[in-house]
Amino acid sequence: MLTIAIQKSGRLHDDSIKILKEAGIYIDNGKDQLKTTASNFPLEVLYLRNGDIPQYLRDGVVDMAIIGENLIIEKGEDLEVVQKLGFSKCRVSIAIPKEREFQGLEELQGKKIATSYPNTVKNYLAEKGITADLHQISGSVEIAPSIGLADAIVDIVSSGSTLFKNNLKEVQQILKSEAVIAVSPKISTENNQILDKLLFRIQSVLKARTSKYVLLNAPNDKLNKIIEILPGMKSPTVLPLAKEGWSSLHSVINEETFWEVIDELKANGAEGILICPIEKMVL
Ligand SMILES: Nc1ncnc2c1ncn2[C@@H]1O[C@H](COP(=O)(O)OP(=O)(O)OP(=O)(O)O)[C@@H](O)[C@H]1O
Ligand SMILES: O=P(O)(O)OC[C@H]1O[C@H](OP(=O)(O)OP(=O)(O)O)[C@H](O)[C@@H]1O
Ligand SMILES: [Mg+2]
Repeated sequence: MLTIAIQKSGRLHDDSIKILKEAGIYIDNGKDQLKTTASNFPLEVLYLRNGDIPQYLRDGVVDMAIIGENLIIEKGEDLEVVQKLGFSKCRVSIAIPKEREFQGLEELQGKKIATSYPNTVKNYLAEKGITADLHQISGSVEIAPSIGLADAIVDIVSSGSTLFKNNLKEVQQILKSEAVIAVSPKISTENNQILDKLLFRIQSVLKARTSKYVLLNAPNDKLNKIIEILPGMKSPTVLPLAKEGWSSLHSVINEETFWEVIDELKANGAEGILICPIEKMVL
């Protein structure tokens, strides 16, 4: 049986359960239990602190984990990341009090920096030839400058509202992060095969999340142009309509180019365009 670590509670918890569920794997949500087994897949789930997961992976206590990429950079550079998951996107940045001017990183030389991610900060500053006085705290980092604990902070930023509320401004991004799947170096051959099955399902879910199914009607004399715009998985399906001289086209489009494609389709004679979600996409 494959063992996975999921965050017990916090930013990653709900979306981690959701992606497993969409991959057809049913598990308890870990509110009362720290350990559970999937009812329909050979998977054991341990609910753990995000910060403890790199060590559990290294020791082989768990075979794989859903974890923030930033934590792999902080504590698990030796661990293998096999899949990005597209949620819990954030960045790790340097911030200073809003009213202070900032010319460049040299200003941090010898200064006090509060952070939960000391290795990340140390490595980043060393690369830039700067030495600072790091003060490690495990939470509420943004409060440090206002209570005289530090001159600057390094922490996670997403919307920026925590910085704003604490009178801080982001001056330098160090890295970008999202949820990822990391794998233990000690995973067995048998469990690696189960992992491959799980990854295949998760990739189908991720692909479907960024794709839409499109149906539209078009006059036959415009079909060639519309087929050029709508490439599809292989090529679009074309079916005749009951109305003479018209066809229905079915295809798949990517969310990133979605609105441009729709505008182009309309400009080239497409009518009655329907867009539907796709549940899974197996390529
Ligand atoms: N505001 C945010 N927006 C998006 N992603 C975030 C945000 N804050 C944290 N994350 C991501 O989610 C991960 C977990 O963050 P969270 O604050 O829930 O737990 P934690 O305090 O790092 O860990 P622990 O589970 O050990 O208490 C982080 O490592 C980061 O990758
Ligand atoms: O830019 P924002 O959208 O404001 O998000 C950033 C905040 O989110 C995280 O904290 P979280 O809410 O997870 O609380 P925590 O300190 O308990 O982990 C992070 O540590 C920042 O404080
Ligand atoms: Mg947090």
